[in-house]
Amino acid sequence: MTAVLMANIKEAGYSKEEPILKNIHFSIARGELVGLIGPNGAGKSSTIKSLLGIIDYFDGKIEMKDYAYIPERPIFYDGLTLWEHIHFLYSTLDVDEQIFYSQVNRLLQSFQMEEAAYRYPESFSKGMQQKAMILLAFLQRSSVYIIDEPFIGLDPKVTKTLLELIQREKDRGAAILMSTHVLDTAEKICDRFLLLSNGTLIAQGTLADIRRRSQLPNGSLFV
Ligand SMILES: Nc1ncnc2c1ncn2[C@@H]1O[C@H](COP(=O)(O)OP(=O)(O)OP(=O)(O)O)[C@@H](O)[C@H]1O
Repeated sequence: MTAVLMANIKEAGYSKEEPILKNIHFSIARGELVGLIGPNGAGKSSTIKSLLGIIDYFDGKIEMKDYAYIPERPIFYDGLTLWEHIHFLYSTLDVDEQIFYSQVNRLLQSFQMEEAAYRYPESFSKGMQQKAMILLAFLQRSSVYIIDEPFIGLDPKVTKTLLELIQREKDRGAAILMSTHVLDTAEKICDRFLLLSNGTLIAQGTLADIRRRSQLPNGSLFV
């Protein structure tokens, strides 16, 4: 199996004096979808920030070629419409124009965003902003996707489209790390899980393995 994301986090956090994360070591292979789970405050977002190189203090090593990131809270450029975001993204990618824009049109259609694309994302509803972030990320056809809690706030149709997109990218060979609390959905699609607790990796495997092995009180993770 070829690992396309390798994470060796010795320590990381918001100050060197008080690291939040310790000893988080994992890798993700081509075509693998891995769920990052754990109770509130366990360190999922901090782990993602470490992968992205945007955490204040970091000691360790992260290896990945190119990645697309879908944040939990959408971020856009001020003063650019969604179409302008799309054109800008195209200008940064080395891809065939026709294939790129036919993909854009398909995604805008499945997300029912054709009209909205002429507007500024800051005027969108929360769900529409999430859809726009998902669309911009999946157009990138990256080798790694890092997705922070994608399911909260999406309607069932959009969730279905997102799951199809994830499956498509997985089939293409992308490695995907997805943090989530929505375990019933995640269980259906993830190949395996990483369980964080108190800033460290305490178990890996299927949800059933993790349930058996982890010492976490049932209610904190599995309801
Ligand atoms: N900007 C920050 N500055 C200082 N401490 C932080 C900061 N962000 C998070 N923390 C702390 O780091 C620890 C891990 O938080 P993190 O946000 O990574 O957890 P999480 O697993 O993503 O939680 P949740 O499920 O609630 O989103 C918590 O103790 C939190 O208080």
